[in-house]
Amino acid sequence: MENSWWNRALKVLPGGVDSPVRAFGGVGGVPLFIQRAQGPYLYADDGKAYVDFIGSWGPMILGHNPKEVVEALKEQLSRGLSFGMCTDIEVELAECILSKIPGMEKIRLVNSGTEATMSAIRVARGATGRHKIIKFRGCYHGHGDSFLIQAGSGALTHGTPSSRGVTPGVAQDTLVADYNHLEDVSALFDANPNEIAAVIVEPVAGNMGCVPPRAGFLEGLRELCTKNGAVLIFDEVMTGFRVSDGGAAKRFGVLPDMITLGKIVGGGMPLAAYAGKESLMRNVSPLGKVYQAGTLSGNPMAVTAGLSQLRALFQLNPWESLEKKGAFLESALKAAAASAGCSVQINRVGAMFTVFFSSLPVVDTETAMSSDTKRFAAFFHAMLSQGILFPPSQFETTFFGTSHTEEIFERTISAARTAFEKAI
Ligand SMILES: Cc1ncc(COP(=O)(O)O)c(C=O)c1O
Ligand SMILES: N[C@H](C=O)CCC(=O)O
Repeated sequence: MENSWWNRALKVLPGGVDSPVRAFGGVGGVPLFIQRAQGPYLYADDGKAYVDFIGSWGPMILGHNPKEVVEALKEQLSRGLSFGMCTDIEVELAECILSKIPGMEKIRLVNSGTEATMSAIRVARGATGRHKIIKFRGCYHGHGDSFLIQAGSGALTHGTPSSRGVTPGVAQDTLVADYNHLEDVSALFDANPNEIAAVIVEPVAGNMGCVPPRAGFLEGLRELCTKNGAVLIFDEVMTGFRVSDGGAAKRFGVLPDMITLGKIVGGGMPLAAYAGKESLMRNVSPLGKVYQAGTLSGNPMAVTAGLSQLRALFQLNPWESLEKKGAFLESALKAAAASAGCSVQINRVGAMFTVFFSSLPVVDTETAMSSDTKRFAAFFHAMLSQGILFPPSQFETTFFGTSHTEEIFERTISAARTAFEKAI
């Protein structure tokens, strides 16, 4: 044990990890160390195969190592890893994404969702000449300073929703509203006339667990932003190409001014993007005065992974079938919990869902936080011991994709029957 990978990791990486949510802090125990992955399975160094309901936190909608992506990457590998110059494939990826996301006219490729959201608010600030932004409690937009105020994801799991190291000067420009509470947003606009550059929102919240927008919430944000001259940014890093072929904007029929993308658009490689209307994106350097750059931006390997995954995805057109599979899984899990006498709420939008160990409907951060994290941990470990890996925190979203077959769902449901009994 002394020389286990986990012990070695603890000596050299803060908390043993390179991203907090991997540390199993919300559920206890030792994290898995993964050696390889294929389709819906992760193969760990304990010699076991786990059905993966994390999917690298969202990107792996076609399962691990889809042949289209692997073949394309092999081909690109033989040509070179990074050129730091323009490529035809980055143009193809930009065209491909813009043709699918309603209302977006120009796009810039970056390396992470964090970069995408930081850049999007810089553009909004540059374009409006205003400083303040509104974000929602429990939403996560990466680890840019402006967003680590009442943030979700690992920040919520590890009890540090507002990070140390963010200066009061930065923090004062981030105003916080409750998700699904339009009246909060309206009050913030009233209290800060002509000062708010942007409202940034996860159109389906996924970083306090999965919380869908209430009917009228996104529409209301659209109206308030238009009325007050603020830029509406949908952070679709999680929802982009997951909840529909045009993301949440298309699924809910509400057009933001800008969107951010990540995860699926990178096919498992570090790639993300921000996009917007021409009138906003013309502010981005070298056209305009908002500076944003990146040594590896548009990296050919990452672009190849993203483009080949997106092309395979559009060819397959799986969204209707993912919706049906999701509805089946949701109702089977609800039935399993009920027959075990285990009180849960299951929130789901398409192929993203969360089982909340709560007796109250979960509609915002307060209700998400009312979940019993001890019961969640018992459920998580009971599933893990049966070879099923759910995200190791109550406040993360569970993902599935096209490689999760009916047989895998049956196995998952049967494991959940036992797991719910251990989580009463
Ligand atoms: C909605 C959302 N926005 C932004 C991010 C940040 O992306 P990244 O982790 O690639 O920096 C994430 C996930 O981490 C996310 O879920
Ligand atoms: N919830 C996060 C992003 O969606 C999980 C990924 C991470 O921060 O490691």
